[in-house]
Amino acid sequence: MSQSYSLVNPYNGNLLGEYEYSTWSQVESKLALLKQGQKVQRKTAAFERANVLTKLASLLKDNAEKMANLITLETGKTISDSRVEMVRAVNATIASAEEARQISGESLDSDAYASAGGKIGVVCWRPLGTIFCITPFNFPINIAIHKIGPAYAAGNTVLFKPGPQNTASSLFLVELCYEAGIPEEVLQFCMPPLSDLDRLNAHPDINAINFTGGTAAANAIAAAAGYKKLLLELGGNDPLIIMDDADLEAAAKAAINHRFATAGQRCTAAKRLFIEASVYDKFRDILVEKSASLIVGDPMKDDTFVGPVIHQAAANEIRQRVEAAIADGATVALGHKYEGAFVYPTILENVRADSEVMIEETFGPVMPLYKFDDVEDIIPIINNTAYGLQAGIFSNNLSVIRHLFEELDVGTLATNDGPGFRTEHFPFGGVKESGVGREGIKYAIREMSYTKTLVI
Ligand SMILES: NC(=O)c1ccc[n+]([C@@H]2O[C@H](COP(=O)([O-])OP(=O)(O)OC[C@H]3O[C@@H](n4cnc5c(N)ncnc54)[C@H](O)[C@@H]3O)[C@@H](O)[C@H]2O)c1
Ligand SMILES: O=CCS(=O)(=O)O
Repeated sequence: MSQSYSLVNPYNGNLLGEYEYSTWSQVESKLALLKQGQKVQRKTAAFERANVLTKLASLLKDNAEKMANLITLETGKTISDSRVEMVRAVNATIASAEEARQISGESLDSDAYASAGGKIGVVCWRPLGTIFCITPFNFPINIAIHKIGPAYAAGNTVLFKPGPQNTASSLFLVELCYEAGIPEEVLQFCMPPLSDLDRLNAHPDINAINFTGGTAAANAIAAAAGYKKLLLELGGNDPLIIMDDADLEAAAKAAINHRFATAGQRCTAAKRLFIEASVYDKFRDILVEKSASLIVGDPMKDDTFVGPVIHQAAANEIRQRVEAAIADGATVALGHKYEGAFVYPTILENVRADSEVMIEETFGPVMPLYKFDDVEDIIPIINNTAYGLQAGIFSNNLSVIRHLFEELDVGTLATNDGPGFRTEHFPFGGVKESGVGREGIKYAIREMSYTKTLVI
């Protein structure tokens, strides 16, 4: 007997649809089909996979507006943010098509060490098998492509499980993948209930788990997965640093785009701002003035900058985080206003370095400002968090940039840009509890492959 779930639009609470969870027998049948699909993939040439992915990119481009509307209905993300996501998803698919043609190893002469001379090692890359690809709610299509694209390019088969909130957009994506030429025995959608996920993560017919989401789910996956290869893209608590030589107008614009877009629901959002004391007041005034003019409202309207967060519970959690910071002595420069699932852009000052809003990930449009005199003083504060994803700095002082690049616990430091800088082919991922491994198409292909060496 299958269980059902219903989806509502976070903006207006309208029912979007009712769906059935996958039964366990359905999941096992999908896995058996995908195991057969590994033989299909072995007989598919790289150029054929590249051509299929090129076709998928074209289909995603042709259906971008329809898909962007689905994303906005499901997540409350503004239509302009959803359109940007679709441009990124097309680029990630094109990159997957191009990388599918470039998966090559190397040949090694064995005489580097006297005892093994006279042989040549031909190092090849081979697919791991069936990849369980699990995606979060906030970028349902681009993050799905960052998993399905490289997994398929590498010759794997894929069991795809989005967040329940993204059922409609994800089913449409799978439909487009089939239309592009990915066979059903190579890609399968599933939506098991939470109670079946431990059993699924442990399933012997899953060879690797490629997960993007929060720490709690990642811990459950790691506990169940055993020796499976894990690729984990998790949370972030990314800093944006404004030095005394910063272009303050550009820095304020980046801070707004990297914190308030997507209602702050990005792993790489600028979740903490560190501003050098001599420019603090001027930067704060520019930031508050620009932020106060942002339009908060219907995410389907082109001029809306901030829509609702994913649900009321998320809004409540964000409000509690702000109230805790205020209880610790923080003051409100803007916002601290809530309406249902809406959290208005909120800027906090006089935030203590050890308050939760500085140490934990706040997945909403909340921007704590921290004034500093010496850049050395903020390094331990920035690193005092379980996360280490990306960072941004506005400065042209190369020695400061190089010093922070070496000292900050992050996977990427973006200069004169926000921590949310990302382009689809760069390596993407963090350290500590921000995850394990790297996405970014070429890097993800390697994560979902293994080397096989022929010695002749
Ligand atoms: N690093 C990145 O690229 C990145 C990108 C987006 C979001 N995130 C992080 O994700 C979190 C927000 O997204 P979310 O609320 O969708 O995350 P979530 O962890 O609640 O859910 C993510 C996905 O995992 C599934 N899931 C939950 N428990 C599971 C289990 N035991 N086994 C298998 N799958 C399970 C969910 O159904 C969903 O599909 C934030 O922490 C954010 O920072 C990270
Ligand atoms: O939530 C993070 C995904 S991305 O926008 O950095 O790709």
